[in-house]
Amino acid sequence: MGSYKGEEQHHHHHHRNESNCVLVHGPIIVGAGPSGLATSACLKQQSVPSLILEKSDCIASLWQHRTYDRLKLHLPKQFCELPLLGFPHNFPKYPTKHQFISYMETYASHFSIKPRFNQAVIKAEFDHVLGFWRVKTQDFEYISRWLIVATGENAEPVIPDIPGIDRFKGRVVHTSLYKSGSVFKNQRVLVIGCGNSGMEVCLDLCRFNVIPHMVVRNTVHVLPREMFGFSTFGIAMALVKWFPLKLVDKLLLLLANFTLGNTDQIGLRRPKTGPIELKNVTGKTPVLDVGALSQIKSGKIKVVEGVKEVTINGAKFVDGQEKEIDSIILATGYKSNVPTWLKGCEFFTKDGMPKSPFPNGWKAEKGLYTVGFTRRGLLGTASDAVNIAKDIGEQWRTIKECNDSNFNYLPQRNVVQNKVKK
Ligand SMILES: Cc1cc2nc3c(=O)[nH]c(=O)nc-3n(C[C@H](O)[C@H](O)[C@H](O)COP(=O)(O)OP(=O)(O)OC[C@H]3O[C@@H](n4cnc5c(N)ncnc54)[C@H](O)[C@@H]3O)c2cc1C
Ligand SMILES: NC(=O)C1=CN([C@@H]2O[C@H](COP(=O)(O)OP(=O)(O)OC[C@H]3O[C@@H](n4cnc5c(N)ncnc54)[C@H](OP(=O)(O)O)[C@@H]3O)[C@@H](O)[C@H]2O)C=CC1
Ligand SMILES: O=C(O)C(=O)Cc1c[nH]c2ccccc12
Repeated sequence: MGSYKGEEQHHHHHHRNESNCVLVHGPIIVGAGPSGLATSACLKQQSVPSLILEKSDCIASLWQHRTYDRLKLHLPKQFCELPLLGFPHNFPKYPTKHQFISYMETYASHFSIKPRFNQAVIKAEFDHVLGFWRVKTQDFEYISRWLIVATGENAEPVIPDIPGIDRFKGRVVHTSLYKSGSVFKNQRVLVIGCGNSGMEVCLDLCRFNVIPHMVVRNTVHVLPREMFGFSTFGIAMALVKWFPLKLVDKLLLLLANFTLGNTDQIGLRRPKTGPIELKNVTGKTPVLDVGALSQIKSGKIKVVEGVKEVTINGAKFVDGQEKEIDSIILATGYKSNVPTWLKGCEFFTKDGMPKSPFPNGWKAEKGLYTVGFTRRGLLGTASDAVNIAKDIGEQWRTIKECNDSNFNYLPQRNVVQNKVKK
């Protein structure tokens, strides 16, 4: 291989012409969340430069701007580490949201990752003539051979169409905008949805003299966060290495019933399918209880059936009950936004998730990759990031060898740059 110096100097130098076209040296990564940062770090370790485009004004914007104050990781920190640099040793077993953000900041600065902020990708398309991806933001068009989708499974809130909700006079907020129950002090609050967000928002509201009513329209698995001092997630991970999934699920449910009691009696019916199997098949995360359950048992959180209709100042439920309420919190989950901006690509479902299931969803065709769409949280992100960096690293070295031996040719980026017209 030839000299490396020239390349090094270009790591943060992308070529821009007058028509707002930026030729990116290395892959384009969309999103500066944990997935984008992890991939950029792993690429850097392979000596591959990259450019992150981020629509928000900071890294890990989901964690900084769209989560509630009292959020902590549900899984022990060893299951939420990104590759190459772990959590600080003095962090507790379940780091707070602020500790997680500080870890992300440290991670980005350790690998000198400098995303371009306030760049919302509005369209990305493969140019078959050039053989490159064209990635448009509101300001520029970025061009690269590789495009890495890191916009996350939680890019947009799910806002269900509930009859009458437009007429409602009170406040309606999605959990992505909920910070603390202080704004709802002494109010009658309806929380729609009973995933981890719904449960934890209800628990938070209890601290502010609210008796939240939580809508549970369906079945749900609730597991204790820990059993006998071990994290339930850790126990499950260890058991599936040795036993069939269905057996592990049976065991988990046995232990959960032992520590939590029968949840059916408090309106939380369990699905027929076990918690891990359900997670693998549908992506539905079991609730890891951090205190909501005991509030339900003591009547401080009320479980109600599905909403039929929202009125001016209340709600009607499918069982015929009617209630006056002051505010509604939508704990109805999140969705990918990939279909809104990635065009002409068969790799994603209409919901914006890769069609191939884990662990094979990270590589599409024509230099397209995805990181963080595994439904396996940050562990899935770590796995994808390592795979992508290895794969692109090999291609990068091949191209470099070509360029180094054929010194009669211009470096590839210049050839392309001259062809780009707008
Ligand atoms: C409340 C909550 C708690 C969670 N807790 C855990 C946990 O304890 N453990 C765990 O493993 N996982 C947890 N998760 C899952 C979560 O998905 C991961 O923690 C992690 O944030 C995923 O990282 P990501 O980079 O894939 O996505 P994100 O963190 O969502 O980052 C994606 C980034 O892409 C940007 N973006 C989106 N669209 C565009 C666009 N068009 N152009 C440019 N930029 C764009 C966004 O602004 C964002 O910064 C939690 C999720 C939520 C909602
Ligand atoms: N500390 C942590 O680690 C935390 C992690 N998270 C993670 O973030 C992700 C998102 O969680 P979350 O925000 O809870 O979203 P989820 O998708 O897990 O849950 C959404 C909930 O809303 C319900 N719902 C959706 N639409 C309606 C409707 N029209 N009427 C009534 N109910 C409805 C769903 O019910 P149904 O099943 O019937 O569709 C479900 O109970 C998960 O992976 C979760 O684990 C979240 C909070 C804390
Ligand atoms: O919080 C998420 O989004 C995750 O995917 C991580 C996670 C939390 N609880 C779980 C239970 C089973 C598998 C993953 C998770």
